[in-house]
Amino acid sequence: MMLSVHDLAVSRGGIAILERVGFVLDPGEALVLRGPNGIGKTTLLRSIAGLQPPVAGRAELPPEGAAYAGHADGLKATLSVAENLTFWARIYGQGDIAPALHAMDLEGLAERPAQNLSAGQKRRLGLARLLVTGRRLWLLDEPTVSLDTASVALFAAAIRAHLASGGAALMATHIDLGLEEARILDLTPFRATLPAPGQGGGFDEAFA
Ligand SMILES: Nc1ncnc2c1ncn2[C@@H]1O[C@H](COP(=O)(O)OP(=O)(O)OP(=O)(O)O)[C@@H](O)[C@H]1O
Repeated sequence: MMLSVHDLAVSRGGIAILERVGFVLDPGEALVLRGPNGIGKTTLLRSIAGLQPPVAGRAELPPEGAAYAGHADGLKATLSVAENLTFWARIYGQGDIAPALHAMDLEGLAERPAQNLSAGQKRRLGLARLLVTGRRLWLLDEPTVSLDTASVALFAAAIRAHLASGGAALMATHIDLGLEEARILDLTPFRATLPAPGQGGGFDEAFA
């Protein structure tokens, strides 16, 4: 088992968003979080990544933790593409950045400062970072934003290789990555139920 989520409830700005979320992710599996804008995909991923505490429940991750790729790419603007990857590879104790450069087609951009990359190129570098973490569990929030069709295909291939090597991926994405083996989890049934006005728990009733 790679990730086990039990009865998780998450909030944003003090308001409950999702509750009773539960699922298990095994090595080699991908799970796609679905649901309309604002349902709480980002919030759920951040909670599982340990970036914000859940309101209730728990998530069990591998002992080494997960690699999280959120909306911010976390790039060092003045460092080159290769230097950025080397920086992250050192942090995670990995050696060779060449496979990551190759996987996201960044070899020709290796010496370019990150600040001089296009939005899609930055995103490719952010995703290449996943490959130098050596982490088995990837948590991905809209990983394909800014990517063109060819880059989406590269990324899908990188995920597939990751799964084939025993990794797992949990991701929020609105686009079809062509990963037919991915499971889908629709978050709509987990939307937190807020008490309706005057139905108990509200200000009026409390002070009536
Ligand atoms: N800083 C904030 N304070 C309070 N509420 C917030 C804040 N940021 C976001 N929210 C609310 O939290 C809810 C969950 O947001 P979240 O970003 O997790 O949704 P999402 O499913 O990832 O959305 P999208 O598909 O648009 O990326 C939304 O209804 C949003 O309006």
